[in-house]
Amino acid sequence: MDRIIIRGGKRLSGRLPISGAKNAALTLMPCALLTEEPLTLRNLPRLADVDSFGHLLNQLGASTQIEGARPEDFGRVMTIRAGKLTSTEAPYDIVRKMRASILVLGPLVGRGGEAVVSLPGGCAIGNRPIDLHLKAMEAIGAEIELAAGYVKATAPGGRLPGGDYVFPIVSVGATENVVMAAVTARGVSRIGNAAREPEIVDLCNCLVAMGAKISGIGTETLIITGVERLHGATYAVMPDRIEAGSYACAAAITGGDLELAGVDIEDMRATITALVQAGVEVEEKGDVLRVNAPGPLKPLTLATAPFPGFATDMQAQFMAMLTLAEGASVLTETIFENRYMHVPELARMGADIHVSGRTAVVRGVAKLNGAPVMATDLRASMSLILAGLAAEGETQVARVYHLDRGYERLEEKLQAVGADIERAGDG
Ligand SMILES: CC(=O)N[C@H]1[C@@H](OP(=O)(O)OP(=O)(O)OC[C@H]2O[C@@H](n3ccc(=O)[nH]c3=O)[C@H](O)[C@@H]2O)O[C@H](CO)[C@@H](O)[C@@H]1O
Ligand SMILES: C=C(OP(=O)(O)O)C(=O)O
Repeated sequence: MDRIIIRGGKRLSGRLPISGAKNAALTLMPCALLTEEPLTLRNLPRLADVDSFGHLLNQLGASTQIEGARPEDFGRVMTIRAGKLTSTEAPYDIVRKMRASILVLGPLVGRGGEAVVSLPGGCAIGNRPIDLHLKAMEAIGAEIELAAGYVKATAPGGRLPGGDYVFPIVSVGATENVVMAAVTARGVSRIGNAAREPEIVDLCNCLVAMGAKISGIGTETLIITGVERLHGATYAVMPDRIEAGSYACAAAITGGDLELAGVDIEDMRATITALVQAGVEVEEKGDVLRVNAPGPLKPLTLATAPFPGFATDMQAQFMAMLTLAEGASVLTETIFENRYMHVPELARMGADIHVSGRTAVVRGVAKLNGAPVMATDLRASMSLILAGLAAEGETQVARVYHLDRGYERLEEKLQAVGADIERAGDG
């Protein structure tokens, strides 16, 4: 299995291109199931999760065609054709590798009136149940059966009536699923306490481009008036605000100066605010974010929250950065119950972190030391990369497949701005 090897201590500087967003790609790809016409997605990141989602769509009978991809390009153009579907089942061996597979549930029911999807089970960052996906689907008229580790959702008479649902807590995936199911319902659906993440806005904008009628986009109440059918479209995946935030932390932790190119700055407000509070200079220049860290980092008090709050997907990267701040930071993880898997690994590199329940106290240390480390999820792995970039000596990060799920050509992008980083096979 591959490892990433980093010899730390290099100050990063230069321009780094930001890819299309993983979490937007994973909800835009299933939209293709809603129409017989082709859906072309531009700026699709080259990621293991995108490949896995393509594989899942193929399994359902859709074709996926990559157009004009030169090896040196970041991102790709993919046309998905779901003219005829041959299956309505997302099997366990794909769902267990990629939780976002659950996002075929809504569009399959919306398109053909039936979906069978394996239950995803827990994962490294917590329990992650899908009860809210199912409750929301029921509220707009789906019948739900659970058997043998699978959920079967059906629309009586082949088409959902539509209906109203107010989420008890904010869920990104459940909002995405119910929106995708509701766009072709017979009637109107009102979704309250909907997630407002930029990826949901991207999803709604793509669906509107396909002929859907959605109002309240970007607010906590989405009103969806079902239409008979959707048509094809060409749509560009939004920039990855989490990838950009991760590289902003790379600039900060190495005392570097990076220009992150091709970002949507408004989507990154909470991250930018936190960086500035940490003493990092941030300059906003159109779709370029310059992140410059000339001096020592200041400690922070941060709690994760649904958008527009501070993203849980940025918590591990900020924690790595704050291990080198001058003073004690307090981080509180409010979204997932077990998202501190990076703490023991950061501690092995010399970090001083104490976790009590959902809160972590990070006392800044003078330096980190390189070490062999591994993590059990994507952002935890990125926090170890960041620590490795700043550490004295060599860090080897194992289980690179986590990083390949969410960071397009990580080592190439970091090498280009001065990092001493490479990928090696385990032998
Ligand atoms: C592919 C994708 O876009 N993944 C993102 C998505 O995950 P995902 O969509 O899985 O996350 P949710 O927003 O649904 O989860 C939020 C909270 O709700 C809980 N919950 C969720 C659904 C449900 O049916 N029941 C329930 O209790 C979860 O366990 C969690 O505690 O949003 C998360 C929160 O911003 C991000 O960390 C993930 O990167
Ligand atoms: C938790 C994440 O992704 P997923 O929901 O796909 O596991 C993430 O992107 O940090």
